[in-house]
Amino acid sequence: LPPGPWGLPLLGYLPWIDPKAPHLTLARLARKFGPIYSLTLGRVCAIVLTDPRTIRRLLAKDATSGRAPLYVTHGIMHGYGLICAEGALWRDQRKFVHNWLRSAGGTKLGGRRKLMELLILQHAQELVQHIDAALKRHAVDPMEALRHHLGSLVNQLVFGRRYQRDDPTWIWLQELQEEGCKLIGVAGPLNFLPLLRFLPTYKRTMSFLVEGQRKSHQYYQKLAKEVEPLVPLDRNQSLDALPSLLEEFLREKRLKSGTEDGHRFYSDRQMDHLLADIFGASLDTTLTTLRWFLLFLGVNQDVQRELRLEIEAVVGKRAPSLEDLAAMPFLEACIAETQRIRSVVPLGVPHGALEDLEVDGYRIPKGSLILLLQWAIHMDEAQHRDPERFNPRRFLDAEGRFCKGEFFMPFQTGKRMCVGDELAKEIMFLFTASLFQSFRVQVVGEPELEGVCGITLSPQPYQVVFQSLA
Ligand code: HEM
Repeated sequence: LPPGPWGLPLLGYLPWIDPKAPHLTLARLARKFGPIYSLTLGRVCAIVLTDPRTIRRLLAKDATSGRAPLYVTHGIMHGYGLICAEGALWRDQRKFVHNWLRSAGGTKLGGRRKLMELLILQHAQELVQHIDAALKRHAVDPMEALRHHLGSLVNQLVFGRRYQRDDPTWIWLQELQEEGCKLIGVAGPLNFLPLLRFLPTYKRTMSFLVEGQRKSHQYYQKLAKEVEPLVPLDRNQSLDALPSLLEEFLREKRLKSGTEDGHRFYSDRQMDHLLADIFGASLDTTLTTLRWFLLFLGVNQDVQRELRLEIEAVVGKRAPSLEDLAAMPFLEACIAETQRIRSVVPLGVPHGALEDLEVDGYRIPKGSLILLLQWAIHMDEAQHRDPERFNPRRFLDAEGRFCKGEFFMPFQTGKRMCVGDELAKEIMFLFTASLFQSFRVQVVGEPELEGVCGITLSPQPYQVVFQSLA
């Protein structure tokens, strides 16, 4: 096994992992034991990797395409959906989601990209209008506005629905999502010591998650019943300009009904988990990235000025377009620097070894948890000088072109790499360009720049003042 720290019987190294900042504990161990080390968490053998070259080699293998044996995620997802699925179900559903994203314009190639651009822009412009009408010139936490408008976009994409700001169902879905993200931490002890579920705190956590899941699945079934009779069977037609994931799933289910694949991969249960996975994976990550973006740009006024100059020169007063991206390396660099300095998934999304493996002369036993420690990669001083300094210029080459280098992997790599990376880039580009084209963002006071670690690393609440540039 790779070298690593000793642990206690039954608990392993768990007692020494900082529950509020597990990424910092694990990064400290990487500095001591090197770019590949092992430790036991409960009964699970965890292999932690921080060298992108080794990670790329390892994640290219089929045998690392499993998911980690985590009690909370497995106990809730039961291997359904996409994020926790494995084997034939994972392969089918990954292809299905990829095809849906292509037909909805959420990939680089594909004829509907322009329609997706329009949809994202519509939501970004609504956010701008809302800030302009209700929030500007006051000190406000941008969280609620960002969550509502990004959430509306994600609702449209996943369910084909829009909700008013004060719709009780929408408020409930947001609360569920936010609380769930806080509770499902990768390094939480319950993941490794399932017996903890009998203690009151963990019992409450599990019943909140299980109950929330039951009610939200009930709600998805109700939506599906309404939509199902309307779904056209022709794959070239859709209920709206772009097909929602719900519509696409129901169409596929009908087209495959009576077949072995239909039975195995297009059940009601699979639909519920898949909808929840894509809703959560899209909203929490992009929302958190945008919150960090506003915070760091608000703190670094010199960077914000430079960004404004680029937006004025390339976009001017018209609406931004995805075609502008190639001419806006500074904005691309600001987004990348935000993703580097505060990895939204600092521990990465862990993989599981499906068989015994060997890497760099070390053994990785079947069933191990493989942790790709994004935090250590993105904050590696040898690769990113002065890593705590927000400096987008590190992503520009001598000619001012955007270049990201290999020590940057916010979407991970390999066979399970984020399937929504291109959609995420489209969203982040159009939302940030629209916001900073319209407002100067000033942070109030001296905000805390350390994050709070749940399933994602989010900023602590902060306030900004939006000043109109019109
Ligand atoms: C800033 C935004 C985002 C970030 C930083 C991000 C990051 C990640 C990471 C690190 C993984 C783990 C990959 C692995 O296991 O090797 C992942 C997986 C995934 N992401 Fe994203 N993601 C983002 C946005 C999105 C969006 C918009 C979608 C919508 C489709 C999405 C859907 C997924 C799915 C379904 C998976 C699981 C893929 C699989 O297990 O095969 N993500 N993402």
